[in-house]
Amino acid sequence: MQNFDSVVIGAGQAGPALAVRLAQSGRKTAIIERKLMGGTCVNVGCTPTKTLIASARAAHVARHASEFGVMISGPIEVDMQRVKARKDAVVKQSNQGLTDWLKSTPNLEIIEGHARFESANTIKVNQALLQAKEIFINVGGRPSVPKIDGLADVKFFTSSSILDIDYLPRHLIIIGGSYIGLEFAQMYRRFGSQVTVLEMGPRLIAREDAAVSLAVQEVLQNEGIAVHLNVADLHIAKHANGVFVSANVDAQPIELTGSHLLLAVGRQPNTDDLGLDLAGVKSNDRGFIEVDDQLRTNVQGIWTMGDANGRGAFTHTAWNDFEIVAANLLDKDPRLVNDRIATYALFIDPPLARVGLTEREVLASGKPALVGRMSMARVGRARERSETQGEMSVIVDAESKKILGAALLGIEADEVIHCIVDVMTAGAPYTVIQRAVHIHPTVSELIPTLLGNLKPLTA
Ligand SMILES: Cc1cc2nc3c(=O)[nH]c(=O)nc-3n(C[C@H](O)[C@H](O)[C@H](O)COP(=O)(O)OP(=O)(O)OC[C@H]3O[C@@H](n4cnc5c(N)ncnc54)[C@H](O)[C@@H]3O)c2cc1C
Ligand SMILES: NC(=O)c1ccc[n+]([C@@H]2O[C@H](COP(=O)([O-])OP(=O)(O)OC[C@H]3O[C@@H](n4cnc5c(N)ncnc54)[C@H](O)[C@@H]3O)[C@@H](O)[C@H]2O)c1
Repeated sequence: MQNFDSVVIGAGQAGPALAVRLAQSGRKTAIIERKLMGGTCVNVGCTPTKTLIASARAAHVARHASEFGVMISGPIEVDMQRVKARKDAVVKQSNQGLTDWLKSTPNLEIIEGHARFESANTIKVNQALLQAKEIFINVGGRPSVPKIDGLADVKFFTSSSILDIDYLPRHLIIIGGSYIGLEFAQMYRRFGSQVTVLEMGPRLIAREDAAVSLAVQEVLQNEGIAVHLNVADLHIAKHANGVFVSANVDAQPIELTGSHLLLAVGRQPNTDDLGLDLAGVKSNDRGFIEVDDQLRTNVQGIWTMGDANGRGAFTHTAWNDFEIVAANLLDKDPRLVNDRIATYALFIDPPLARVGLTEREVLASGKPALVGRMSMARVGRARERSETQGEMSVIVDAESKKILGAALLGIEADEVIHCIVDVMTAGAPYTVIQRAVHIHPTVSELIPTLLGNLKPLTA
């Protein structure tokens, strides 16, 4: 039996930073990782996808260069081996940087292997038993693979395995029209694949307002991506050219043949093989571990951070979880997960950036609210760049003047949103942004103008 003060299970986005803080506080600490340092984000999530998206954008810009007076003679070709090599190099740099940081931290032991609870304070890894007063779960999640008729008979990719390929699928069929499906759809279309998205819901990215879903769908269709909604009765089978898919779309039968299939239908937490029952840790029916506002589980001395607690599904929420646990435990600085304002981006081009409530949620709340809308065609920066697709909208509480939410679909939206996030976090009224001087010519300079033209929000 090895004794530690603190053990972190999983080296995802929250675990490593917390392990370092715990070790620095004088606690004898161990971090256990069964696969790759940095977890999903670094190895099979944000970093590789955003690196590939950058290559795909380079191809897109090159194809449209003549619109800017830049003439490229000959066809634009994408060398998928070089695309993958570039992605691998960026991933390796992040993974290595993290590994070096952890290895160089005094008082911190890195243990490679699968961790499983034996009791509330005992963990088994590679036949060794570890005991600790404090245990922090940061096990993240993995792609869901639901039962779909015929799926077991064909080869298919998940968001992880598709990152290993160094060739171009002729026709990529993607099941699932949400964050993962849409980022890969545009990326592969720009690399040169034919792409078809099959979504069972009545619209893409169904958490968003209908107008936002529609605008995103138009962006993708404008690039030649085929989108089928209301897909039911999916059946998949092997085909000489790859994969055969049949389904009903709005009760009409469709049949497709693709060269490759990508499953992008959600993620599930890595909690089924953790021995939670032996520790007495409660999880819900989807496997997410239940936590309180400080991310403590029902068992004293056990916390859960990141995707596995179901309170966020992004790298920035996992990182914020680390900050919350560290602040409460190490800094005597009370911080609560409920104080977090939901914000995220969909990294298609142009990106969709979101913060706070949707219009649907505000209308359902019954609060009197105001909304400002602006087409990206009005934004000088967008016109100068010939990228005018999209619309920005911000919703404000009519009484308190506080911003309730925003949906920005347009170039630079993933950066611009932060001026709204910061004012919301400060609890300040929208008039603070309205009076700020923003730099010309940027997208952000139009946010005060957008807020200067608010109208009542109606259904
Ligand atoms: C394709 C894709 C793109 C994404 N893009 C973005 C993006 O652009 N922006 C964004 O904010 N988020 C993005 N995400 C989501 C983001 O990657 C996750 O929200 C984030 O990685 C969650 O971090 P985490 O700390 O909860 O766990 P993870 O990063 O999932 O890490 C958990 C770690 O725990 C290890 N582990 C699990 N079980 C055990 C065990 N029993 N013993 C030992 N180790 C174990 C795993 O091997 C893993 O290394 C993306 C996800 C995917 C799949
Ligand atoms: N930009 C980002 O921050 C980013 C990027 C990628 C992933 N992520 C994270 O990864 C998580 C998972 O993303 P995701 O897109 O896989 O999942 P998701 O849960 O957001 O969406 C899954 C989609 O698949 C559809 N679907 C499910 N079963 C289907 C079926 N049988 N046929 C057709 N459609 C089906 C659902 O209706 C839904 O639209 C996200 O919640 C997000 O947190 C974030």
